[in-house]
Amino acid sequence: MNFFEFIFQDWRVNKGNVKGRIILLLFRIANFCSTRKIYYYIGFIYLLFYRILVEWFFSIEIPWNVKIGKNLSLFHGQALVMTNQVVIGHNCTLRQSTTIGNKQLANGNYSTSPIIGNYVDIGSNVCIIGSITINDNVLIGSGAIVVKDVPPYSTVTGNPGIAKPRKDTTPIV
Ligand SMILES: CC(C)(COP(=O)(O)OP(=O)(O)OC[C@H]1O[C@@H](n2cnc3c(N)ncnc32)[C@H](O)[C@@H]1OP(=O)(O)O)[C@@H](O)C(=O)NCCC(=O)NCCS
Ligand SMILES: CC(=O)OC[C@H](N)C(=O)O
Repeated sequence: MNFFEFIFQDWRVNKGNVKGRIILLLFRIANFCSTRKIYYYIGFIYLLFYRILVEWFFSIEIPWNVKIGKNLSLFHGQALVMTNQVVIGHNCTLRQSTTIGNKQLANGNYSTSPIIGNYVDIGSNVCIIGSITINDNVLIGSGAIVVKDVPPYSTVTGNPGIAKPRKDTTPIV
């Protein structure tokens, strides 16, 4: 993927969603810098700009070095927080007021962060916490608190989130 393909990889799926497009374009440029050492040094000022603009002004914490696959949809971009250990596959959807992160363990260390597969559609006001894996083609309902692994083709709702097989097993697009 060349530079332009890399930074515009979410453009099409966020059609009509100007804020999502801008935030993801800014993220992909920062992400490009973080994954290529030479750009990391040249891009240091850009990374500062990215953090201040996206975190402080847009209230979105997508760390510049987090791994996210292509075609991320970012709806209603506000109050979204994730750690830099999170991994998100391709063709996923994120919405407002969502946290994806780790937890402190009894021994004082921190767990790893969630690994999220492909075609995972995450509703609004969701928390996904801990060393867990969300498999492919999963719907996470609005307000769910997800603290356990989720099998593929499931819908998760509630607190604590309960995963049930999806009735409609056509892949999420
Ligand atoms: C979870 C979700 C994907 C399920 O959609 P669906 O397959 O059409 O499910 P239904 O509406 O038929 O509901 C099925 C059951 O789940 C329950 N349910 C649906 N969404 C729920 C949610 N978010 N939390 C808890 N229970 C939920 C329903 O009450 C129903 O329960 P019942 O079987 O006891 O009657 C959807 O409701 C959802 O939350 N999507 C997220 C959308 C979102 O974030 N919108 C905000 C946009 S900004
Ligand atoms: C607030 C709302 O209902 O937004 C709808 C939007 N298409 C979404 O799924 O996020």
